[in-house]
Amino acid sequence: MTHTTPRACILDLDGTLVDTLGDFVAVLGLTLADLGLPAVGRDFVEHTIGRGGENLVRQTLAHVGAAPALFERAWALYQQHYAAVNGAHAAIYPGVIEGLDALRARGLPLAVLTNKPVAPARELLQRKGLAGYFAQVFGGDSFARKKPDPLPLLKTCEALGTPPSSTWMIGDSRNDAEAAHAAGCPVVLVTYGYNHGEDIHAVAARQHVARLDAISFDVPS
Ligand SMILES: O=C(O)COP(=O)(O)O
Ligand SMILES: [Mg+2]
Repeated sequence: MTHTTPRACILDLDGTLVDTLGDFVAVLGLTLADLGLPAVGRDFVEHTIGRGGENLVRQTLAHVGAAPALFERAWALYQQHYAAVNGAHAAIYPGVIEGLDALRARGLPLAVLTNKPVAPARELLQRKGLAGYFAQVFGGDSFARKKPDPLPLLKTCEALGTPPSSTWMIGDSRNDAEAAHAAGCPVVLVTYGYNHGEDIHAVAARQHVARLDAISFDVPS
């Protein structure tokens, strides 16, 4: 039996490291109020995040019956509010610090790869005291395409200097899993994040874990 062990790890941010749902709800609330539009519920936001802020704003406008032509204005307001709110209603998930410490203790280079734009992603990691764990941080605007396209994973592997087959992707959604499968990265999924309102156990992965510090290493492949 062969065993796989990671040589590096790529971690998703929203829903994996930090529970940012409260930030998204607050920022959308402020943006919609500025536009004189009705607020959206927490469940809608939870089911819609994970495919980048632009997608969230477009889906939100559609959900409240606003004209798609409002997008440019809404997106500008959203980014402005996001920069101010970033992290205020967000918390690191239980087990994340312990999990990152365990990955670091194994000497693994770590990267964050999120669909959030890279500037607020870096800022959030700073504000939550997580920035020091990561050799690389990439966002939804770092490359030509976002997850679930494999391109950002392949580029992140390149930056880490490890082949995809030994670079584990740790995420919370089928978005992360699809990108990783297509890139050839082993996938670990956390079960506490946001998966577009669907059961994460239905998404194929090497491991499903309830905490980041529950990942097993040197497992049979
Ligand atoms: O949709 C977003 O903005 C972020 O999502 P991700 O960090 O889970 O990739
Ligand atoms: Mg996520």
